[in-house]
Amino acid sequence: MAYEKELQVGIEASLSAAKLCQAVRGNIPDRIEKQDRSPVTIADFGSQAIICRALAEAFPNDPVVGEEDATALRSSEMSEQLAQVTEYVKQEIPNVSTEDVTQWIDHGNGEPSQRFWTLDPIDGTKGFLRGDQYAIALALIEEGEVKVGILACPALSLDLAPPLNEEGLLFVAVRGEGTKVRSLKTDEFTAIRVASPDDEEHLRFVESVEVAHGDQSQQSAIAQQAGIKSPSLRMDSQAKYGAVASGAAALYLRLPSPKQPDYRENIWDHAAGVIVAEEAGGRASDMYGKPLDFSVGAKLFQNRGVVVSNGSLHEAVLAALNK
Ligand SMILES: Nc1ncnc2c1ncn2[C@@H]1O[C@H](COP(=O)(O)O)[C@@H](O)[C@H]1OP(=O)(O)O
Ligand SMILES: [Mg+2]
Ligand SMILES: [Mg+2]
Ligand SMILES: [Mg+2]
Repeated sequence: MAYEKELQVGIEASLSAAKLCQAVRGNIPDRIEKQDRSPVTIADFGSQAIICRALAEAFPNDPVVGEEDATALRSSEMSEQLAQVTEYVKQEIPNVSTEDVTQWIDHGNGEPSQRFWTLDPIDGTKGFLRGDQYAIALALIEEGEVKVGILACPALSLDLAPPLNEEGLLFVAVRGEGTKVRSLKTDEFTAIRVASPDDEEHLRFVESVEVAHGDQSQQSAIAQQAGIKSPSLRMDSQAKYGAVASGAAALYLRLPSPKQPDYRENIWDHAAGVIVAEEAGGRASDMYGKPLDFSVGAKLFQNRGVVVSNGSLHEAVLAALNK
């Protein structure tokens, strides 16, 4: 199997980060506001610290392009939060100092290069704070192509055969080798496939819970034109990619919000999810049918909107979008 060491290190670190996130969520943490006014929590920081530490140790030459950074956390106004992050990280890694934690977090300030990792330590922070879905999303990118995706969804369970019906799922994909899933609690993997074209029961679509993250009225209209009759399943985070990859839904739509026409998607919000869906037999593109281009920096500057399907539905969706 390819990328064995990457998988072993990435999976172990993601499981440890998932444990930290669930421990923090035991008593819903404060919402900290970032400069762009989006929320972050002590769990986002702790998760990034744990995963960056593991990657720095195992792959010292690989840059990590992560969402968070420790600048604000180092300031005196946030010393209490930094102490809390450090306490939670200590439950996973003994004997760490606040300085270790901030240094590990800042290891995620790398730049995209020929080979690099991209990390969203909590994807769907708003879902995390609401008690809904969130994910820990890690991907390895080489020559602009996603090669490995590791997607932990600690609160997800799907109305499908075991292990998908258990709460807490880990999706793993390697380019050319398929997608598999396991429960966070057991270490046995099962291969998964997208919904087949004749699966009427799962002919439905997923979209964000957050109205501001897309264009829900257009998303509904397009899904209907593509032959989907049931209402959407609303879900936070890249868990939506897991829903398509395992056949719980046939389509994920994320169309540009009319209120934020210039929004560009971050690579860490999609890389792991895209390979999980593609390797399960699905297809991912932007709203014009262009493949998502992970070779142009930390954002998907060459793409607008995201369409992820079981493959068979894709052309009908693109046709509806480009009418
Ligand atoms: N204004 C926005 N438009 C689109 N996506 C956003 C916006 N703000 C944050 N996000 C990102 O959307 C993703 C989750 O949203 P959704 O549940 O809608 O799919 C997250 O990656 C979130 O980042 P974050 O990792 O900070 O939570
Ligand atoms: Mg965020
Ligand atoms: Mg995100
Ligand atoms: Mg995030």
